[in-house]
Amino acid sequence: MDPAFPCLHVITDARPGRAPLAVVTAAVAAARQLGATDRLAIQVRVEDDVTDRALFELAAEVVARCRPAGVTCLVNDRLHVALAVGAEGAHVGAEDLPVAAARKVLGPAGVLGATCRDPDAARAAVAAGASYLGVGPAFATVTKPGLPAPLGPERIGAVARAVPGVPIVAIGGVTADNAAELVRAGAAGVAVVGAVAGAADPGEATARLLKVLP
Ligand SMILES: Cc1ncc(COP(=O)(O)OP(=O)(O)O)c(N)n1
Ligand SMILES: Cc1nc(C(=O)O)sc1CCOP(=O)(O)O
Ligand SMILES: [Mg+2]
Repeated sequence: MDPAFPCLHVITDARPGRAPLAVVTAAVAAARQLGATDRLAIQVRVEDDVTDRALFELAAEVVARCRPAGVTCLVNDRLHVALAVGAEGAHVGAEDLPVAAARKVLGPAGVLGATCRDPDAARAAVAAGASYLGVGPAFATVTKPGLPAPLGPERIGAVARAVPGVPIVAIGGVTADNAAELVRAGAAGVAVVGAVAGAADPGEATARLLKVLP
């Protein structure tokens, strides 16, 4: 597995009333303080009704904070915006471009994540060109409605075993208290929204997660 693959993916919460750029700034600063900027990725995620223009402006500001620090920036769903802002890559799921099409848009060097929930889907996503897999929901979450029942660590481990060497990023209800269990089960890292974006101190929350991850 690529040792440089970020083990902590902090996903922005850009819903009304949130402050995604303040959270990103704090997360990057916390990683820098720990000498761990290569272990952090910021995924720019907005609600579906947010315009491309608004996502572009937010993502450009995120890249401006990540690039100088050596933090990976990924854009959720919208490949054209990822390319337009010069992000390292993108993440796609069942409602987005199919993985093979996303890989075609992104090009061979881009980091492309795909959401999977079982071993067969994992093998198919990797064969189609995914660089890493987002696997969840690991545990119950209130951040995103309409998800299937939680997989739990064991079933996330089964997905990891299906695609040896491909980083598995566990997502859904992940906190600093349960992240290590997911890594023990086979995840290379975790992705979080609420644990950082919803924290009173997003920088401290980022540091706590980095300290329990490989
Ligand atoms: C790391 C990671 N894993 C899964 C997801 C979910 O992506 P997707 O299925 O496309 O759903 P939305 O995030 O678009 O609602 C993710 N974003 N990141
Ligand atoms: C965006 C997303 N996708 C999921 C999936 O399982 O596909 S779970 C999720 C939300 C994760 O938020 P939190 O860290 O606050 O639980
Ligand atoms: Mg999506």
